[in-house]
Amino acid sequence: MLYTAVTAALILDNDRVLLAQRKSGAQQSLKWEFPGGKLEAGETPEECLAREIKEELDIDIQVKEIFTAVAHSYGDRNILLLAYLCRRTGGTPSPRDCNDFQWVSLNSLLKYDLAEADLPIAIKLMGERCHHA
Ligand SMILES: Nc1nc2c([nH]c(=O)n2[C@H]2C[C@H](O)[C@@H](COP(=O)(O)OP(=O)(O)OP(=O)(O)O)O2)c(=O)[nH]1
Ligand SMILES: [Mg+2]
Repeated sequence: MLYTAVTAALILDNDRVLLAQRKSGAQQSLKWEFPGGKLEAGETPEECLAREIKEELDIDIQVKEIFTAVAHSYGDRNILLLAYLCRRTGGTPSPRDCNDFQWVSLNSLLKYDLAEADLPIAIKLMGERCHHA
């Protein structure tokens, strides 16, 4: 089965990161994730992220570098999750196309019911933070 390319934004503000809660009824219903979405035809990951974050949370971001890539199988679906370090450049988040959002401190990340594919990303993010602290 092909792996679908999905982008995820790690929007950092000091020691906090912006998590979004997926809508009920959708895949991974009500799980928390790093917001983003599927790549569309002709779009770069950076363009995809800027579009998705505007659609889902109504904020503007600057996409910096790739942080990690995770290939994950949900059994019926395979995703290649591309996680980028990002910074909010404008706007105040509002849950436009997600159920909820929350700025979460890195040491509280694992208290959230994260989508399975996000666990390695969360763990790496927490590790890097310790390293630089
Ligand atoms: N954006 C995003 N998707 C994730 C994460 N973790 C994770 O398992 N996924 C899965 C959930 C979905 O099965 C898949 C695609 O994400 P999506 O539903 O956000 O795609 P999209 O925004 O383009 O929405 P749609 O047009 O398909 O409705 O990736 C994550 O951290 N961020
Ligand atoms: Mg999405």
